[in-house]
Amino acid sequence: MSDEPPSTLNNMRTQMQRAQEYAQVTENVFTRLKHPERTLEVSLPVLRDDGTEDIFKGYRCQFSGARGPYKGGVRFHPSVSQDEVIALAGLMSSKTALVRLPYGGAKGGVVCNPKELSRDEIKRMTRRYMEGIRRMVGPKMDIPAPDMNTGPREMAWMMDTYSVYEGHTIPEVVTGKPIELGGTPGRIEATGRGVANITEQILNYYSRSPEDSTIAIQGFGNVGSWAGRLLAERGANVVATSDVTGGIYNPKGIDTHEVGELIESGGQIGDYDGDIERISNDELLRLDVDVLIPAAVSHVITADVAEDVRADIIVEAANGPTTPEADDVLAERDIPTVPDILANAGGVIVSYLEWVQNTQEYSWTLEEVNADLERRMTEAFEEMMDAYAEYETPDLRTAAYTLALDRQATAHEQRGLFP
Ligand SMILES: NC(=O)C1=CN([C@@H]2O[C@H](COP(=O)(O)OP(=O)(O)OC[C@H]3O[C@@H](n4cnc5c(N)ncnc54)[C@H](OP(=O)(O)O)[C@@H]3O)[C@@H](O)[C@H]2O)C=CC1
Ligand SMILES: O=C(O)CCC(=O)C(=O)O
Repeated sequence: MSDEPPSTLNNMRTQMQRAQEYAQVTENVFTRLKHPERTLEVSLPVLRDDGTEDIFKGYRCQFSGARGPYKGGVRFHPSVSQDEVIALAGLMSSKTALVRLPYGGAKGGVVCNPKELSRDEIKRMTRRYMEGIRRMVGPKMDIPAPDMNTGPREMAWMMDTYSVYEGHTIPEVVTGKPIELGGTPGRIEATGRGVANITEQILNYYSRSPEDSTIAIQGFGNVGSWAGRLLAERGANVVATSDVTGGIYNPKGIDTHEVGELIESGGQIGDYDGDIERISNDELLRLDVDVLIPAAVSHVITADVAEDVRADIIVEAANGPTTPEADDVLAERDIPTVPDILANAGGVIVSYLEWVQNTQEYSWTLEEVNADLERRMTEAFEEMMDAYAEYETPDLRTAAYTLALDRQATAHEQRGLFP
């Protein structure tokens, strides 16, 4: 079996389409919900350290604002495209609806390879990007946040650029900032913490526990590394992980804290010299483990890969890692897949908590933030499982999208956006 050429946008629309009949959303409403409201493309002239100038292409898509201000991360990656940014903005709209945040959905990105840019070049590019999109964003309008290859450093530069134009400091225009600039404790590890919460809940649902489980994680960046460390703290045995240079495997377990420190100090998985066997990313996806956690790029689990998956459960930490064709195979093979719009929602939940703290000019403790995150993830998981049982959807993704579509359609109707 082979898939269509990968289009994150087609995949996202197919996923929505599959939920339409359960959500009982009319054709007119559905047509509106699957199209973005607007997408901006910007050209970013960036001075290189050698005195030459390069033009980078950036995007910001605001997919849906019916449920509140647009919200979503910004990624710096060579694979960024308009199609991908629109799809990821659509995913954000469903994600915020599913976990009941008062937001719509957006996403941004710049086509670049940050590994080939110096810190100063990344800084100039980030500031140019915020200049390019600043008429579109704002603390009550659209609030960017981190995604692949962006973090507190880039958010600080974006916040500063926006504030310079406005004439005063506006922390709440972005989330995921450094703590000193109004960031919240807990945002860095929030997405991974949410993944750990959901992994534990789905294991419990099947009468299993982290202590009895082996885990393979594709990608050991922000999300993968924190998911790995926090799952290890919950007793799980993380046996494999990877980055773009390939993977490492030890059936007895790998030291997630040691590998995390290596990555945070600028190293790569390829540099790790612990007691491990080297494997490819493809082999990692096919390992015989209890839980497989894709935490890197989109559409890595194709129908072909799905045929070979030996994990009992998949938890999607990445956005869009599984194609619709692969979903069919996994459903047929009875391998439950917790969808991205729930599994990785911890990041946007804590972004929301950061934004709330900024707008109230009041800060919370790490314990308060983590407790709120765990509560929201747990409630959303339970709602998804209830919908799965009630609607008898073919898989968990369709149950999650059914709830998300219902809530978005209700917001459109209550606002009178449809005649
Ligand atoms: N950051 C957040 O808060 C959120 C992120 N997500 C999603 O989680 C995923 C990871 O994001 P994040 O952790 O922030 O990103 P990072 O850039 O911090 O990490 C990405 C990881 O994936 C690896 N990777 C990149 N390309 C490949 C590839 N082709 N094959 C295998 N591994 C690869 C990277 O390796 P290398 O470093 O070698 O390039 C790195 O280990 C994305 O899908 C993102 O959209 C979802 C919700 C929130
Ligand atoms: O923290 C946020 O606002 C958004 C994070 C994000 O981009 C995502 O959940 O995919």
